Amino acid sequence: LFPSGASDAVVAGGIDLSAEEAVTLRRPGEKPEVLEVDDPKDFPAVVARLIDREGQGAVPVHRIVHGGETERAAAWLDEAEVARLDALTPLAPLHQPAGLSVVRRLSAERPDLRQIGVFDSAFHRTMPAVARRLPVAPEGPFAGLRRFGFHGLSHGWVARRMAKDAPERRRIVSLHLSGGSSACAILGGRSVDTTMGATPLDGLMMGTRSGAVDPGLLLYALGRGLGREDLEDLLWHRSGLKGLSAVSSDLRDILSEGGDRAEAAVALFCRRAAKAVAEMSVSAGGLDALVFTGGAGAKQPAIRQRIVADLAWLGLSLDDTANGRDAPIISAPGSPVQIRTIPAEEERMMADHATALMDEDTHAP
Ligand SMILES: Nc1ncnc2c1ncn2[C@@H]1O[C@H](COP(=O)(O)OP(=O)(O)O)[C@@H](O)[C@H]1O
Ligand SMILES: CC(=O)OP(=O)(O)O
Ligand SMILES: [Mg+2]
Repeated sequence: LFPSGASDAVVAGGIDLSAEEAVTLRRPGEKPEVLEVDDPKDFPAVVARLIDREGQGAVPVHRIVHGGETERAAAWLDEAEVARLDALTPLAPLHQPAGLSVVRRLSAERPDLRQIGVFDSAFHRTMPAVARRLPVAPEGPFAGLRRFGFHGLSHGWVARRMAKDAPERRRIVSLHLSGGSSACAILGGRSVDTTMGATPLDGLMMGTRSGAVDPGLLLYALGRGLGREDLEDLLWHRSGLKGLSAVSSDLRDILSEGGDRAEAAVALFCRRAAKAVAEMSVSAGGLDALVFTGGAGAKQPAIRQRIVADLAWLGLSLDDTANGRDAPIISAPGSPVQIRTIPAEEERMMADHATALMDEDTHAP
């Protein structure tokens, strides 16, 4: 939330909209305030009242996962922009409708409210053509499609922090491990490759998403009569850690449950993450630093330990004590590749991009 139009706009707080039974307001350094919503129908009204309460000209800023072809990091969400973003729904069915539905319902509740969307794909606009391209003929059913990449607010924060704290480390792999997971190759502060592609289903194994699968499997499933909706449900909601472990999509639950299936799920999750670090190092032209971010990346020493163990051949090694307490620098002193944890600050990046857009607006002729 921001007082609009001022260059000294500050984040007053963030509203967590992940569950419609409650609205949670977070302010930096304060205990979250939770407002119960009795009926999901009332949800936009509760959010709108909260925005009104925060003062004149507060602007809601939304993370919109797929920004499509725009070069912008943020945009005002007028009707035309919402329609443009809505057309990207087939490429991000888990995220795009959820994000846009809140925008629309808030608009219906407060028609004069101006809202901003910040794009999770935008950080990857610097990817070179070779990283954008799909290995399919550009004519035919995939015409106009390319790789985009997501989690850009998180990887962008890593790039920014590293530029400040370790500017000599130019070739970085950022590993965002959370509900969704991706790795990003950062060179000189810019994204040059990432594991998510045209959709946030590509790349690493995730909480409920498969990540990249053998494309022959999809043909196999179609051949056995599986419908599009069932296939979509299977790959987005019932695969990954959840599908493999049959326990949960959450690494904490899986690690505490234990057992063969849980172990198999964690082993594959970590192996695929380690392989992605090697893959992204190719695109960065080497590796000066590996950064762990996202809920699991920043807070799960055991997961980091397994991933780094797979990269020992590259010389990577951890300081176990530093790793055990999620320290900012967790590599052993002799490790040629510095290894770090950086907690994700997606809301802060959203605030910065939104502020830049509001400033532009203020200074427009
Ligand atoms: N404080 C924590 N300690 C250990 N693991 C955590 C913590 N917070 C989140 N995780 C792990 O991170 C994953 C969820 O990622 P997170 O970034 O919190 O969520 P989201 O994907 O919704 O942004 C889960 O596997 C969970 O086990
Ligand atoms: C882009 C994406 O996958 O986001 P999340 O991790 O929040 O699902
Ligand atoms: Mg997240």
